[in-house]
Amino acid sequence: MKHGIYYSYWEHEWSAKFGPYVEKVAKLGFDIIEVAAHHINEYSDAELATIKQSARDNGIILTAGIGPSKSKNLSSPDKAVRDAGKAFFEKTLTNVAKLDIHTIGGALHSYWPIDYSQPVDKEGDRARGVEGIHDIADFANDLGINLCIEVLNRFENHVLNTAAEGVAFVKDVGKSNVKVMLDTFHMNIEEDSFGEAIRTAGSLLGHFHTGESNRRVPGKGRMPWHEIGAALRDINYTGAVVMEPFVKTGGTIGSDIKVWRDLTGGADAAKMDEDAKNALAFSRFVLG
Ligand SMILES: O=C(CO)[C@H](O)[C@H](O)[C@H](O)CO
Ligand SMILES: [Mn+2]
Repeated sequence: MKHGIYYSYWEHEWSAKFGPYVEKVAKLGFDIIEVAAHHINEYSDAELATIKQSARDNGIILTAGIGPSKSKNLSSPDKAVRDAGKAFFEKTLTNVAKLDIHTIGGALHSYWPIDYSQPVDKEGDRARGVEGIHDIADFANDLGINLCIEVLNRFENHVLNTAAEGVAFVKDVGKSNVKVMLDTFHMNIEEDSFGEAIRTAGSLLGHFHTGESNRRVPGKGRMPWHEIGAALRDINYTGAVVMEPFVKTGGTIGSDIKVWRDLTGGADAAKMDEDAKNALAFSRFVLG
């Protein structure tokens, strides 16, 4: 198992430059840095090449996360939006591959954050989402990229809320590089059992996000970590476990994630790093 952290822990904007985090997380002892792909198309080839080299030099693996915007929604009822989504993904995946990234996760099949002021058409969005992901899967596969479809809680998306729904979706897509992605924060709201949900995903589990029920770093709350670790071992999960803590208010990240109070406990930069380092030690111990 490889352990990582989403760089958004330290940032307020998805557009924040992620290059400097490669060295930072290496120093903290992580194997992986997850970066936001939202703005990767604004990076030059030279910048991407420098980051890729830095990852190689520091022994760090990169993974990518994304919440596609509403105008790039692969499951939109509007064909022009679906087409824009496909074009966006092709460009984004091409750039993601330049960083030697083999895993991208998030609500790839839909958009995020969701706009619930509109009526919900779960069935239609799901059907179009299956088709949309099917349509970009081979493009991703040719670049060596797995598309990991994140199961989110009901307040953030309507298409996939449980591991069982994620598995059915991925089976309908029927492409070997399209996998299920689970996140303990969302599971805590939707699943009857963490262990059962992980076993339901089984060999289709392609990516795993961790965090406490209030999105603090693993080890600071009441998530059933031993049950989660036992289930990951049961399914012989050898993929990435990326902690996705969100503890700071402010910026687009703060408002998208709905962080309305300081969850850092007034931590300064050094304490933020120390918390991440301790959470890594905890994760390696309980999850493997
Ligand atoms: O769990 C999540 C949202 O609650 C997601 O993993 C990411 O934050 C989102 O896709 C943006 O990258
Ligand atoms: Mn997540």
